[in-house]
Amino acid sequence: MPESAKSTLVTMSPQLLELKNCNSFYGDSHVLHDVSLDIPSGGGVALLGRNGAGKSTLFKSILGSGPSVQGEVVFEGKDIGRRPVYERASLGLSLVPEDRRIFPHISVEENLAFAKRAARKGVKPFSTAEIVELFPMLSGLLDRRGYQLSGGQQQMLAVARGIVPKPLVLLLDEPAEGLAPLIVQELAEQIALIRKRESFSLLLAEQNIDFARQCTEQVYIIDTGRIVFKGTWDEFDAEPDLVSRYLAV
Ligand SMILES: Nc1ncnc2c1ncn2[C@@H]1O[C@H](COP(=O)(O)OP(=O)(O)OP(=O)(O)O)[C@@H](O)[C@H]1O
Repeated sequence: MPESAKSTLVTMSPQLLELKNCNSFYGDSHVLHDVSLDIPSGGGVALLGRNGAGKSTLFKSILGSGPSVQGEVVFEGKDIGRRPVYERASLGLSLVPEDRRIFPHISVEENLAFAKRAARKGVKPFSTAEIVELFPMLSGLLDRRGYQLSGGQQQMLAVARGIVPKPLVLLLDEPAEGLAPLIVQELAEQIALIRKRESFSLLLAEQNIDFARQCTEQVYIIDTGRIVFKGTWDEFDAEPDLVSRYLAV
C-alpha cells in the first residue's frame, strides 16, 4: 500500500457522527455540559437517562433545532455545527421526535409518502410496499388516518416514517415511552431486524433499558446534562450500581 494511502487510513475517523465537547444552552440555562459522543458508521448507540437529563436537548443539538451549542457537531469528518437544520437533515440525519408528530388528518400511506421528500439526492426512498414488508403491523392500516391509530400503531408509523428516506443516522427519541409491553417488544424486534438489513446508524434515547439493549451495541448514560458512562452493554452490566445511581426513578 502506498504511504499516502496508509496515512489516510490512519487519520480517517471510523465515526460517522460525533459531538465534541458540546455545551448547550436555552437562553441563560446551561443544559449540556461538555458532552462528547460518537456514533460509528452502521453502529447502534443507546443514550440512557432520567426525565430531564438532557436526551432531547442532545438530539436537538445534533440537528441544530433548539438550543444554542458551543462545541463541534462532526458528520463524516466535517463540522456541521453552523449549518441550518434542513441542511443537516438533507445530509441523512432523520429524527423521530418524542411526540411522534405524525400528521393526524391524512392517511398512513400519505404520511409515508410525505416522508419520501426527505430522501438525500440520488437516494431512492423506500416504497410503501417495502415499508409494509419491514413493518407488517402497518399492513391493513394504509387507509387509516393518523388520529385513528392506537399509540403503538402511531409509534410504528413514526419510526417507519423516519426510515423511509433511508437515512444514514436514525435518531429515535424515546420510542418505547407509553407503549404496552407487547408493542415495545415488537418495536424492538423490528428495529433490530431493520438494522441488520439496512446499514444505518442509530442513536436511541431511552429509559427502557431492555428495549435499548435489544436495538444497540453501545451505551451512554446522561445525568444532569453530563455524560457519566460510556461503554458496551457488557461493561454496563459489570457496574450494576449505574442503574440505581443514574436511571432509577
Ligand atoms: N426549550 C427549553 N427551554 C428551557 N429549558 C429547557 C427547554 N427544553 C428543555 N429544557 C430543560 O433542559 C433540561 C433537559 O431537558 P430534555 O428535554 O433535554 O431532557 P430529556 O432527557 O429529554 O427528558 P424528557 O424525557 O423528560 O424529555 C431540563 O431541565 C428541561 O427542563
